[in-house]
Amino acid sequence: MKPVTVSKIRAAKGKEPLVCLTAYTTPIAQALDQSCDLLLVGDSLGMVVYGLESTIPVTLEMMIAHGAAVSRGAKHALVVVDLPFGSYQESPAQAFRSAARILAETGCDAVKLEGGAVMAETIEFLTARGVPVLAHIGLQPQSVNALGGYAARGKQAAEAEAIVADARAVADAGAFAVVVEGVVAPLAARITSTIRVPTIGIGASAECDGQILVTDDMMGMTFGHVPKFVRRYADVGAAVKAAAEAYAEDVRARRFPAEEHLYGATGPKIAAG
Ligand SMILES: Nc1nc(=O)c2c([nH]1)NC[C@@H]1CN(c3ccc(C(=O)N[C@@H](CCC(=O)O)C(=O)O)cc3)CN21
Ligand SMILES: CC(C)C(=O)C(=O)O
Ligand SMILES: [Mg+2]
Repeated sequence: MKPVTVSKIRAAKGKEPLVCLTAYTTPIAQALDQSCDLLLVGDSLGMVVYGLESTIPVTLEMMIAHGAAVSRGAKHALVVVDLPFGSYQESPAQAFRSAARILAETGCDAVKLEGGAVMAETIEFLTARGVPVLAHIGLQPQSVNALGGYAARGKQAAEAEAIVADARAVADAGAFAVVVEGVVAPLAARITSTIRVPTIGIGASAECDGQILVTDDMMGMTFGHVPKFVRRYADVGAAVKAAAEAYAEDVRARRFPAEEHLYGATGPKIAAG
């Protein structure tokens, strides 16, 4: 399969639904690559991989390390890396410096940033200078301190209007697609029919042009509260626990290692005792 490009994602609007998942490591990228159009190195890695309380403490260095790992594993899917909190909100120039480091040091295809109308100027600045941008509107996890939680957005009419205006602003600014998070179905439908670039939903109904989930959620590798919008396609967490238990029993019973795991005695003799 030919590699996915930003123009292919853009052109998918109104055709095939876009299949997107997060990836943080090379082996997971290799496993997901052929099934997906887009792999997102999400700043959710702070919570999913590092056990942080939110995505706020995630650094540019963390995103670059994981972005490079995913780029090495992806031969087909478009690789997009999240700009972390504090690396782009100050000014378009700051955003460009951070995005340029991400593109140069990871080999990824594009960056994602959170924000609607307030980020339009920044999105225009980046896209005009060769940085493809995936926008992210609706529920914005990097604003959890301002919002006080991860509740769905746009249930009130005024907030819904503001989110539609955000969608217009980021699309007009040149975003090649827009992640729409945590909005009610009628609003997702309205946004999707309003803008000419694809919407990629998470907790935003099947009205979007594509879907994304945190891979660890959908494969059952996150513990504790799992958001309502997640469907579990595997129970990897249970498989890992069972493997650890079986290994522990074998080691304690001296059943592992067995004969087939031993190196032959062809090397220099090591005296016993
Ligand atoms: N594992 C994981 N999955 C995600 O989808 C995800 C992350 N982490 N971290 C970054 C953001 C944060 N997101 C989140 C986090 C929590 C909820 C959540 O618990 N929602 C509740 C409703 C909350 C409320 O109404 O106040 C739910 O039960 O769905 C939703 C999205 C989405 N992203
Ligand atoms: C949930 C997706 C869209 C994201 O931004 C992330 O994984 O960080
Ligand atoms: Mg994110």
